[in-house]
This record gives sequence, C-alpha cells and structure tokens, in this order.
Amino acid sequence: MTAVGIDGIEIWTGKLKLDLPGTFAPEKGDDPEKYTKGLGLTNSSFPDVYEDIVTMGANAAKGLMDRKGLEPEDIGRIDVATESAFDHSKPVSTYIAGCLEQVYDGDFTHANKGERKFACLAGTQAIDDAYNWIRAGRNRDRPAIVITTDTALYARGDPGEATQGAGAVAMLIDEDPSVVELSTDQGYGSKDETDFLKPNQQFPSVDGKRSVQVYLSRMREALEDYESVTDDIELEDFAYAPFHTPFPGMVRKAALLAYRHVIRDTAHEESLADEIGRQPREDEYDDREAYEEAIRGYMDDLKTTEQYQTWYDTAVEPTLGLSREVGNWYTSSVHIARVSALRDALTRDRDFVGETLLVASYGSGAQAEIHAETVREGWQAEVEALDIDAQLDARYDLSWDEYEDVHDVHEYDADLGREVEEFTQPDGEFVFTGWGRMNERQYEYAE
Ligand SMILES: CC(=O)CC(=O)SCCNC(=O)CCNC(=O)[C@H](O)C(C)(C)COP(=O)(O)OP(=O)(O)OC[C@H]1O[C@@H](n2cnc3c(N)ncnc32)[C@H](O)[C@@H]1OP(=O)(O)O
Repeated sequence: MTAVGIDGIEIWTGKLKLDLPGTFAPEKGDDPEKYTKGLGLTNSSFPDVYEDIVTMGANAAKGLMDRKGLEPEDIGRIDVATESAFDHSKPVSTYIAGCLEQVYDGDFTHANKGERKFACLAGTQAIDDAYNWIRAGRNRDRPAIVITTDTALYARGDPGEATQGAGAVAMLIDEDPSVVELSTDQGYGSKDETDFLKPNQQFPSVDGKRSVQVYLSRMREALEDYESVTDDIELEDFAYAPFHTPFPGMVRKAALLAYRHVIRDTAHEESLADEIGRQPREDEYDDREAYEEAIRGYMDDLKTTEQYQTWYDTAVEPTLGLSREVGNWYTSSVHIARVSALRDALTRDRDFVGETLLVASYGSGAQAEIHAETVREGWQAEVEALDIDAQLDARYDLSWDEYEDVHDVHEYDADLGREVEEFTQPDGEFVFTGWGRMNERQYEYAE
C-alpha cells in the first residue's frame, strides 16, 4: 500500500505577543510562576489588527505552496479546520482560496473545499478526510491542503484568558510523503460533554476544571480503543508523543496518566515496584473511592521517579517547545506539538527515518483520537525550511493597554469608538481590509 501522510508543513504565527509572566501576571495579581511553572506558558501570540483566521491560514498556505513549487491547478482539495469561524454558511476555505487566487495564475475552481468542526480535534479529522480521499483513489493524483487556523480568545476575566493564542498551520497531504506516514489504526474516546462550547457566541463558555477532567477521560478511552486494534503499546516503540496542548501543564497530566496505563503489567512496572510499589488494582479495594485514592497516591509517587522523568523529558517535554511560546492555537495545537518534536529531533541530529510518533488529538465537546505516524525520508529538509523562529522573534511585544485594545479589536461586539493603529507593518502577506456589501470580510495581498 502506498504511504499517505504529511508531505510539507508551514506555520504562521499571529504577529503580536503577550508576555504572560511579565505583563499579564502583574495585572492579574498573580505569581508569574503560575504561568511559567503551573500552566507552562511564557508568551501568547495575538493577531495584529489586520490579521484574522483567513489571513493567517492563507499566509501559511502560500508559504507551503511556494516552498513546494505548487500552483492552484496542482491542488485537488482545500479543507480548513477552525473553531473561530465568523461565517455560519460560507466556509473559511473559500475565503482562503480567494486570497490565494489573487497571487497565483490559475484558480481553485476544480478543488473540493470544506470546513471541519469538532473543536480542537477538527484539524486531525480534516487530515483524515484528505487521507481517505487519497486512499479511495478520488484525488486524481493531486494532494490536499489542510489548514488549521484559530484566534483562541476568551472573554476578558475568564480563567481561560491565560491560555489564549492565534496562529495557523498548513499541511500538504499526499502520497509518498516527505514528513510522516499516517497509520490506518486509530483509537477514539467520544462522549456528549458540556465542558467547552460556543453556542452562537464568539467567546467560549468554559467549565475549565471540568474540561481538564474530560480531556483526561477521553484520552484514556482513546488509548484503550487504540490498543484494541493494535498490539499493546510499548513505550520503546515511540520516539515522541505529541498531545493536543491547550497549555503544557495539561499535557503533564495527560502524559502521567498515559504512562501509568501503558506500563501496567510490564517490566517497567516491575522495575519501579521496589521504589513505589505496584499499581493499585481495583479488586484489591473495598470501594471505588478507596481505589481512586490509592491511584492518586501512586501517580504522585510515579511522577517523581527517575524512570518516568527520563521518559517524559525524552518523549513529551520536547513536544511543548512552540506551545510555551505561542499559547493555545486550538485546531493547530497538536500539529505544532508534532513540529516541536521534529525540531527537537533535528537539533539532536537524530537518525530519525522509520521512527514512530504517537499522536494524541483532542477536541472539547468531546472526543480524543490516537494514531501512530512513521517518520519519512525527507523530514529533515522539511523541518529545516520552517522559519517559525524568525517569526516568533519578530512579534511585537504588547503592553497591557495595547493588549486590551487588541482584544477589543478582535471582539465582534466591542465598540471602541476609535481606530486602533496596526502594531506591525504587513510585508508580503494577506491582510484584512474591511467589509463588503454583503457583510463579507475582504482581503488583499500587501506587497
Ligand atoms: C480549550 C481546548 O483547547 C480544549 C481542551 O484541551 S480542554 C482542557 C483544557 N482546558 C482549557 O484550556 C480551558 C481554558 N482554560 C481555563 O479555563 C483555565 O486556564 C484553567 C482551568 C486551565 C486554569 O485556571 P486557573 O484556575 O486560573 O488556574 P489554576 O488551576 O489555579 O492554576 C493552573 C496551574 O498552575 C499551578 N499554579 C498556580 N500558582 C502557581 C505558582 N505560583 N507556582 C507554580 N504553580 C502554580 C496550579 O497548581 C495549577 O496546576 P495543577 O493543575 O497542576 O495543580
């Protein structure tokens, strides 16, 4: 079977940044370490006044097409995953295709376009759709572009305000890919949950603490479902485990839970037994409460062991590099975790072809999905081509007052009563220019 997977990746960050420990924490009266150590975040990216989900997505897609030498006629499909859409009918992919048609000869008339929604999981689902379309032989030898793009903003004063972010990732899905091949095996954990939602409103209604528990429960189910279609997972089989990362502290919790699950009844559990005992088994306890108490105690001990720390530092910590610098990018979040892992492998000059990643995606509402990806010949050149470090360095550092203005600019219903000037100069990129006669958003390419 011909390999199908990710052939190229491009990232676009919002061009502004908010320093969480330095600017946000003092205004909130918080200890800066709540951000750096607790949540695990240093900065959040924000969109400048002329940026939105369309400009960020189109800029990422243009970067990808230029680097891969592609024209519109080469692309068979454009899918956008977002939970920040501003239009209930016209998909964001049509706005993005319209942008791209301004700068390329030819058009995307022939391309199938769509928009995927399942909170942060939608990007992974859009990759699945493209994979299935290629596997079904309906692609006429053409690749798909999958774009994940979000402005992850929360209402001012919501606890989620600490975990905002904005950016986009464009990925080329093709046969014989140069970055990773996707596995056919997948595991799901899916339930109707009311933890994070936006019923006809821009900013989410969030039960933050519950959303953390829902994330962990769906992940555990997805892991069990994945194991039901594959052999039991062996820790040694995976070089990295990129998770959906709303904030790195969330992944710290998920990784510990996954590790405990995976090592049960293995030599790893035995080798820890002298130090922290064996894992509690439910049938050894009178009731569920006592069992859960024992599990919590075991987890507290487990996270301090050298064995666990070594695995975490090798397979998980390196996936959090970009997230710490940009915050939550919703649909893009697991995809920048994958890129962070690949960048770590590059830094370490790892002999990486044929190694495997265990990728764990999640969307509120709620569903988790787990699958494996195998690193392909060519990954190195693709990762070396990314210019995300330069983009991060060039971000404008917002003061508190400027942050308040930027939040208002991007809030649909806020009435500032004055113009807010842009903080950066557009340079060879798509920009938002205003509204048209049917209230559509309009864009231009700024040379
Ligand atoms: C949204 C998605 O993308 C989908 C999902 O993944 S859902 C799962 C994640 N949920 C979200 O991201 C929802 C949006 N976020 C939120 O609602 C909130 O930011 C939150 C609930 C995650 C945290 O809110 P909070 O109440 O302000 O923070 P709080 O729990 O007090 O502190 C955060 C962490 O910092 C730690 N901390 C606090 N002060 C600290 C300090 N001075 N030093 C070190 N650590 C500190 C806390 O102990 C806590 O860590 P643990 O959970 O490991 O104990």
